[in-house]
Amino acid sequence: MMSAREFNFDGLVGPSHNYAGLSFGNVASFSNVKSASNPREAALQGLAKMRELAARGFAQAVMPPQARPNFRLLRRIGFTGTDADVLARAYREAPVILACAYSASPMWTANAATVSPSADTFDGRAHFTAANLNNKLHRSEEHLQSTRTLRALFADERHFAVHEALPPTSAFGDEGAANHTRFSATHGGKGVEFFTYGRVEFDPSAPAPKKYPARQTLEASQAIARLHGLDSARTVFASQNPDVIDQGVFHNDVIAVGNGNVLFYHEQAFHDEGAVLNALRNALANVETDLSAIRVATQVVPVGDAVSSYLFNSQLLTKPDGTMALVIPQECQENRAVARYLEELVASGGPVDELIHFDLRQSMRNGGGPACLRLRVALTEAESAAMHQGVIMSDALYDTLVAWVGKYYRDHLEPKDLADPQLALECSAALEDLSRILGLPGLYDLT
Ligand SMILES: NCCC[C@H](NC(=O)CCC(=O)O)C(=O)O
Repeated sequence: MMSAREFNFDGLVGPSHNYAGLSFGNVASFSNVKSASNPREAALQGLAKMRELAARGFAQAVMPPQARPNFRLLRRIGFTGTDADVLARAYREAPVILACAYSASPMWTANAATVSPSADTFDGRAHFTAANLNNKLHRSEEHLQSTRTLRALFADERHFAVHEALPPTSAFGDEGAANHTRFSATHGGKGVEFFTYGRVEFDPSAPAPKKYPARQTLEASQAIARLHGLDSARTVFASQNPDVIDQGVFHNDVIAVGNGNVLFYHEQAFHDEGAVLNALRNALANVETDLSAIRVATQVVPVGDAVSSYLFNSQLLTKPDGTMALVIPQECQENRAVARYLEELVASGGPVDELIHFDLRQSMRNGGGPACLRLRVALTEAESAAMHQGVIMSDALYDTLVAWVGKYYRDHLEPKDLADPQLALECSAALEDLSRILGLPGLYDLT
């Protein structure tokens, strides 16, 4: 077994971060619609998390933002003329679509792709499939740049395979790693891959939410397991509980997180809790590992509190001594039930013995917590040496990126600002400079 480390690739928040209420079913996105955002603060909050986790010895990297506004989208739907003409007319006639074209949503890199480490795949390479995110217009073209970015970072085909997104239709609705968790005794050993879905396209009798959309289908999860060449004895598919999707759990990572042999979850997370635990235990037996389930009861933390605090949208990180830290948003400490629960959790003598909290308010107001902001990529030593090195977080890169943010980012953005042609110029200048900083000259197609 090769030794491996888990890298967390955090999304660097782009300069057009704003609150446009684009995600029906995501409570925070809906309740903060049209409030003013602070892109500079958002980027700095994300960078502070990256630096702190890197300083604590966790493998940390940065995933660059995407070019905004998405002129390709705007032109394809009939806005013509100069860039300034396109923006002015889109603002007048279709301000919500303009906001879609400007969304900084690629910051939530848990939705960029599904990743299977090389220990799990048929050909011994690490496999990535960009998520089509086709449930929401503003996210539906992210996969084009995500594929391009992943191919730039993981270019060596001896080690990596980057698949294009699944066909962009609702039957294959795919939200990436937000509905995927990997369990294993160590990051380098064979693991169990756990896929959760909200509905089944071709089985109308399967559970499905009534009020809010289910973004992930079973068909999509199965396609990814096939593409990555996973062993069916070590792959588990599970239905989310549709009732909690209807309470704002738009991704499974809002109500469960896994790491190592630990599943930290709310009792209402799954349609059939007992069956899920059994399936995971059986699959883990194939890699001689026992599941350690940390179950949170509704009586202790109601679903509404889990959604508003983002308790489960935490990062569960294995420390060098084998114990785990839980990386939480500060909202968890502001919620009485959650704060009390967390105190007991770390005192319980279980696997989680430390809390690390961050102020991620800017992202949280759009429904993105610590776990949404990162894509986990477990890499062997040879693989981490083969990936692009310019994105690995260090004090020097942190300082450079803080200065870069200071140079290009605004500290106030509201809906009317999206009509300002100057904002588009600022965004493209920022990204051009960023691709130089990260040593990725061809990263963007800025023509
Ligand atoms: N994993 C967290 C994803 C959050 C994301 N929010 C958004 O896109 C909100 C954008 C807005 O409303 O401006 C989503 O719902 O997919």
